[in-house]
Amino acid sequence: MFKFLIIAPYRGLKDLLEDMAEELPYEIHAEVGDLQQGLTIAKAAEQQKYDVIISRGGTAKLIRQHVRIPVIEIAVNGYDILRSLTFLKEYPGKVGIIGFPNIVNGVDTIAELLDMQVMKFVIHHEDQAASAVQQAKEQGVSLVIGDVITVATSENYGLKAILITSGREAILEVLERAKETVLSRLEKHQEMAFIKQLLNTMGQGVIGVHADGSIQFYNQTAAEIFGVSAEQAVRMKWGDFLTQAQISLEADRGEEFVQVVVGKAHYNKGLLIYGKPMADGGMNYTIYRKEDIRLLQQQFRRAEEDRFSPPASQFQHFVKTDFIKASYMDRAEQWSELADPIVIVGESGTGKRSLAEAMHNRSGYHKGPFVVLYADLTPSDQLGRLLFGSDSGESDENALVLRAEAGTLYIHNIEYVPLPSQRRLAAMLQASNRRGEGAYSFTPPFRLIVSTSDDLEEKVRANEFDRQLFTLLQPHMIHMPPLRSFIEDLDHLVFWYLAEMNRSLGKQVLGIKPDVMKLLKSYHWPGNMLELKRVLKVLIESSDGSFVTMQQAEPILASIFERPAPEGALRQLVGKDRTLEEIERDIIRIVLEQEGFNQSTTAKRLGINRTTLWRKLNQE
Ligand SMILES: Nc1ncnc2c1ncn2[C@@H]1O[C@H](COP(=O)(O)OP(=O)(O)OP(=O)(O)O)[C@@H](O)[C@H]1O
Repeated sequence: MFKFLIIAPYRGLKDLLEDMAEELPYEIHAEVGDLQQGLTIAKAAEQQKYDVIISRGGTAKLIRQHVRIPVIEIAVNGYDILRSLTFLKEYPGKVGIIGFPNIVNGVDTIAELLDMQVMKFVIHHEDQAASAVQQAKEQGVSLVIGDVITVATSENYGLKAILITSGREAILEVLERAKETVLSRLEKHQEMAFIKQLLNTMGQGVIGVHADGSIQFYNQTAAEIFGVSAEQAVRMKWGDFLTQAQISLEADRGEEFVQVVVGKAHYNKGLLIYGKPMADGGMNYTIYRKEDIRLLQQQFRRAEEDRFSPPASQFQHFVKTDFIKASYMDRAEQWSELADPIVIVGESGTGKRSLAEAMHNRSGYHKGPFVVLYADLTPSDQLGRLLFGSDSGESDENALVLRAEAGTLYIHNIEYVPLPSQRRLAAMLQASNRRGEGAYSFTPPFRLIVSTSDDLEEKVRANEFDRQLFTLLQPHMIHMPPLRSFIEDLDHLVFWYLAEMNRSLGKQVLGIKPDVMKLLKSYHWPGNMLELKRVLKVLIESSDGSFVTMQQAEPILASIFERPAPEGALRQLVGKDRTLEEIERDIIRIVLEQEGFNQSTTAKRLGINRTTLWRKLNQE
């Protein structure tokens, strides 16, 4: 049976409750106590396992602030006001009601029904009671009705006052609410007990720290690891717990971080604590043992990879002119869902990687990772190990063919992969081909998409590319044409890029003047779409008006199109407000464009290695 304590701010309420208690299915105990007095009673009752405390007005509010048991407030309702006003109907003087909005606002209707005049004085805080009483007095009110606090204040100021008492209806209503509160708390407790059970079955230690810094959850595994029982740990301050369990944490990485336990007692256990901030300001710590750590590291690395190279491209992001659709886009869309390997052939910057990403996102492998290997940027003696792992014969989780499992492995410029690795790749693909029955049961562990700017057939003939791998790739070959071969589509492409860049760069460029367009069309675009994108970006960024004019475009295009630069070009490049990084980026871009977007020769000319160049390009 539920056990309720009622702290009545006035005597009559206690009497009424005791009257009613016998018919009610609860264990009810009532005491009289207003404000501080009520609080003292409530505090003493904390030890007596009451489910709920019920009180009224300011006393209820005060108790709620200081006691852990839930406090339910008796609301003054329409019946209570009706009773009080009916009682005052024949009163000859001016009547005023003073109180919180919930009491005062319902008065109008009832007063109108009773054909009575009642002046209203709303207060929002108890401190306002005194000035409200004074105001009422000044306006000729000779009798006040209100709550305990207003009645007491009115009497202090020499005004007659009548308390709006709570009737049976208000009591029944508050008891109902108290019952619901207990039931919902019970439900929450059961839920919590279930979660605790669940946590106790976990192999990792789990410690939940509340926003106030005290431990709220603590599972069995944590107890085993640290030798501190749940009874001791729960409610302990996190800092105190760390001291007691001899843990010192380091490597705090801010928002989401890994912390390593280096405490003496645990030094050899190889423990690792992973902390994750919770939305409510608390922290959730997971404690991993040595054997779990490898798994965790793998997860972190995966997450990191995904963060750095999310396959963002989707088919709907591409501009599709009739030419683009017919020459490769339709086919690429169709082949997306196949498991077969794909080879994308095209010059630098035509969009090979973006297309591979879009195909991955449209494929059955889209939930898996999109692992990228830039074969041309990786030293060739390391490529085999990177792809298949160390030669020790043991399975190496760092091998890209394993990391790409259930996802896509994209190898950029496959012709840079040495022949033995090409053979191994071909053998792997063939093995998955044979695994099933019949020609249509090709189920490789990952989807392979490769790109090349070379003529692979030619390379096979010259014994520079593995024939087997070529045979596997050849049926699904996509040729991405160079931009100069469909230059008549430039207006269309520019239109879409302008729209996209206006949005991302916060510009309002409506178009490019015809003479500038003509110049753009006369260029041979060795860096293809990527180069077009970069050039447009520079033009749009430097534009202040609605159109890109020749006057503004000339110096920019001159440097790109290898025309003699006008005098101010260097000054513009160095610019007054430009940072060294920005200047460096532009120089790299210019040299890259001059070198036909060939990264090797660009790196050589700039005196940096290809990896550094690649990094700098990707910082853009
Ligand atoms: N039809 C198209 N519509 C819009 N953008 C396109 C289209 N084709 C290509 N692009 C864009 O051009 C850029 C090409 O870059 P991407 O890195 O994909 O080319 P790539 O061929 O892999 O280059 P590289 O071989 O030099 O690494 C991407 O930003 C891509 O979104």
